[in-house]
Amino acid sequence: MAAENGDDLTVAVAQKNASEVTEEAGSYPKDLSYGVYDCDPSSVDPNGTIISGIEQKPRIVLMGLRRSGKSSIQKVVFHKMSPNETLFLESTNKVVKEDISNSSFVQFHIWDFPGQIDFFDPTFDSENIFGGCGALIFVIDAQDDYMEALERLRHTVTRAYKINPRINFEVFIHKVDGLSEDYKMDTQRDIHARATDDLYDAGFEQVHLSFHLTSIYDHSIFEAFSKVVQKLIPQLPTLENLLNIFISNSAIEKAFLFDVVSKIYIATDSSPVDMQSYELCCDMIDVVIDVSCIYGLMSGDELAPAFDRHSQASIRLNNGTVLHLREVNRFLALVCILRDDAMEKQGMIDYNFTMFRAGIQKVFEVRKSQNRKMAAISFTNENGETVHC
Ligand SMILES: Nc1nc2c(ncn2[C@@H]2O[C@H](COP(=O)(O)OP(=O)(O)OP(=O)(O)O)[C@@H](O)[C@H]2O)c(=O)[nH]1
Repeated sequence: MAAENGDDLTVAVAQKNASEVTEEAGSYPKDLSYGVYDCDPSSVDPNGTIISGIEQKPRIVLMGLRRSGKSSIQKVVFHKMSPNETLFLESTNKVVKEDISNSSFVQFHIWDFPGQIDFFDPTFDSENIFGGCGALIFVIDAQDDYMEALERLRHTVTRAYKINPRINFEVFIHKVDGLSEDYKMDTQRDIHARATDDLYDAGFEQVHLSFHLTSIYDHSIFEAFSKVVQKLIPQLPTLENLLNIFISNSAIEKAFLFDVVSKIYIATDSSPVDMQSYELCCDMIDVVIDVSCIYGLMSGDELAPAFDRHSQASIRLNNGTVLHLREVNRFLALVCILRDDAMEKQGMIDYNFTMFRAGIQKVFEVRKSQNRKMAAISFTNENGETVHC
């Protein structure tokens, strides 16, 4: 098997015991897509949190001109549609609302607005739409003339900000697969400068816009979406802290906590993320899911999941690096990058991983019970010392 970068891969372990599925471990949903959900816009608080029912989910709104790529982004990231299939997507002519509920952490509503939406239409209830919004993603087609898009961006942001100043404004400079490296950077600089100047001129210099270069034809869209989603996860600092402690005590170089279905990483340790590592880890998830689906149903039980809490895998690259994946719960996987020789202390890694998983479980429990107290957990470091946190 050959990796994208030419490295030889050996799938060393892909072990599972289908008969030992526990309720806690659960299973991956058979249908890996997500249900369509209509929510009542009146049941949202000003922070973008939906307050009706038991769940409190922030809302992400996708806006931009027609054909900028909004529906394609949603289909590729959350419905596993192949990028080429988006060529046949029809234009959206009404607001499409979806409930993304694939894990306890990655839970939000996403609303895809048609490009031709008219803010002055009396049926467009901006108070409710922006009032309950956690993040507004504005998609700009970088392969097209973007002057009209910038005008629309200014208009959208100023209107939304007046209603809800707590919205995170995210600009996706999209379809950059068609641009050369230099042109990509020039376009980003130009859009950044014009968009911020426009806001300044309109008296909104305090508004912060985040810019992401994206394409559905590579991992950039998943990376950008990860960053958008992370800003909506209140437990992010706790998760990062757990990851930092885990990797520093286990001789691991980098670790991502992935939402397996969407391949959004909901947290990583505090060392910088490089795109190649992220891509390798995404590819690893694909390999493990595929191998588990093909060979995982050893018990002959059709209903047994192909991937459960006993699943784990290591992929050894020929550059002395190992990718190690462990399942954290039914929706989350931890994917680590470490040196070959660090795998010699697999017992320590396994122990620390058990502690890490227990920590994550407690974060879930705290969230469920709204109990702010979190019990202590302890890791073991390379010298065999116990580290409490
Ligand atoms: N090259 C390239 N094309 C893309 C990308 N994303 C989307 N497209 C194409 O852009 C076209 C429009 O995509 P849509 O997702 O329908 O755009 P939309 O913004 O939802 O359009 P409306 O529903 O009319 O508002 C489709 O042909 C997609 O295949 C991308 O990253 N790169």
